[in-house]
Amino acid sequence: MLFLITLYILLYIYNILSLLQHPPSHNIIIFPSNSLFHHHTSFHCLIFTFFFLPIMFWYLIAIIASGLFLKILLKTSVLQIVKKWWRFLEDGCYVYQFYRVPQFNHNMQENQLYRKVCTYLNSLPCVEDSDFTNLISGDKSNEISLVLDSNQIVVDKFLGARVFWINEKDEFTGLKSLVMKIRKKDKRRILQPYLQYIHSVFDEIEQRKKEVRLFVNVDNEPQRNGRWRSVPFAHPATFDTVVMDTDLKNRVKSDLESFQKSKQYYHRLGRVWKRSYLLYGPSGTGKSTFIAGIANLLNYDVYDVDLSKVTDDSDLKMLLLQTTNKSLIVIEDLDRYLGTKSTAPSLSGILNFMDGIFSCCGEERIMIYTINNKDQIDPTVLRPGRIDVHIHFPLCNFNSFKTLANSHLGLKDHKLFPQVEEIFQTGAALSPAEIGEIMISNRSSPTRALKTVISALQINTESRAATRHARRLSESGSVRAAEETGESGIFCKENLREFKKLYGLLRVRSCRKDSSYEFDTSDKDNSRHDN
Ligand SMILES: Nc1ncnc2c1ncn2[C@@H]1O[C@H](COP(=O)(O)OP(=O)(O)OP(=O)(O)O)[C@@H](O)[C@H]1O
Ligand SMILES: [Mg+2]
Repeated sequence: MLFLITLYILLYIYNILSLLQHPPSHNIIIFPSNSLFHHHTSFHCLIFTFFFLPIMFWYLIAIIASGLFLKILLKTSVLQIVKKWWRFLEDGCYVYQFYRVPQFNHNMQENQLYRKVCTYLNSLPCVEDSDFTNLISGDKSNEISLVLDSNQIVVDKFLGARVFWINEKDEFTGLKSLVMKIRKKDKRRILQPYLQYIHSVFDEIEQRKKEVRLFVNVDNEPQRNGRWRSVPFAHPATFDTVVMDTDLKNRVKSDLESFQKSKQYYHRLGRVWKRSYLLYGPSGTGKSTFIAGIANLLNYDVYDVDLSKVTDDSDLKMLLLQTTNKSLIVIEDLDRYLGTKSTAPSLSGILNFMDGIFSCCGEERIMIYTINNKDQIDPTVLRPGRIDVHIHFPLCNFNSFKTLANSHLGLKDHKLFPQVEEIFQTGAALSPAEIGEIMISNRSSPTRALKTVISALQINTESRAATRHARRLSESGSVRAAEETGESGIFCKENLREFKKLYGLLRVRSCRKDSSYEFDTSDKDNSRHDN
């Protein structure tokens, strides 16, 4: 309609202009597509004045009025009132079923379902839409939670059905209850899954709120109550801060997340709901840091089993039985215990522990073992089922170096990067811990940090060459000759000394008795040079 009116006006203006430019020798008006329209000017004027002008006028009035009306609807409570009327009308058309969830049962014990539903409802975004909501400070300092007030209604949606919750409070007794109202026709379809859904959301919320704790096993003393001692777990590592192959990291993350959701699956298979990870790689490659990242990702408590404090197999069994659900059970440096014959828990005790047969009463546990070298481990320990996922933590390559440079020094690129890449290609390898330490100590000067990394990598290459050389000598039986000349030994010691100098940084002065620390002078020289 608007388009037609606009078109008509444009044509009319065009006509007037044409008339002004070419005074009519005849009274035919040429329209843009002149073969279509041939009309008299006066006729057009009449139609325009008495037909289209009034229509346009009322049309404009209608637009303005509806705009104003919409504004009033949105800015005032009229829309809410209209919604309420509409709901009232709808309510009249359906038959509803009501369910009451009282805060206390008949023996005045707290009804756990009430607590769960309350937590669930308060987590819904639509709580904000209720007429009255309480603002309560949360557990964390800057957290504010919305809590539904008495006699408020919340409308939830589940599997296409609408579920109404009314927060009722008895005026005389002061007892609270939540009343669920659903259409009778939806009742059979949604009630059971909806209640289960509330349970799972509640569990998730509780898990997120929970303070993660680190448990360590203490010596087995009879007077002590329980074997675990705990402290709040405050490790800052997250999945994002651990430097490792992005694809691998994402795969581990999705593996962990799918494990969390697999309760039914494990039960169906008749398996203990646990998953075992083996983290293996040289020292300082981030295995322990990764465990902290997992704990922070899942909000699971960490049980760090110190096998040296375990007296025998039954003690190990007791320790496992005293762990809780939703926890990480960690044995660091497992290879160290398996390597020594004299460990208190026997190999079969450790294998049973790994199989999780003691944890028959617990669920949702993640077992993590760390070792430095997989080759020296008995293959039965690593068989599938005992260890589900093997994750390798390698020494730094150029890619992980770049990630470290970005996170530690804020460097995306640098003129020294090609040189670093070249050294990595020669086979030089340092652990992320070593490179990270150099970067942290030299963070005030990224160039100095990179130069130090390059020197450290060069020294590492030379040491490797020296070690290879020494090995060759020993294999050829001439090791004694080498020892006499001190060839390999001196070389390694020298390198080691230089390497230590590069770190830097903090060196114990042997001449001081109080073991105080001071900055290495070479570092000061460096910094002067760099600035
Ligand atoms: N991949 C990495 N990503 C981020 N930081 C790392 C990484 N590897 C090592 N680090 C840093 O190096 C230090 C030592 O790392 P971590 O203790 O996790 O190594 P590890 O593999 O457990 O060594 P070990 O085998 O000796 O126990 C930590 O401070 C950590 O921040
Ligand atoms: Mg470690």
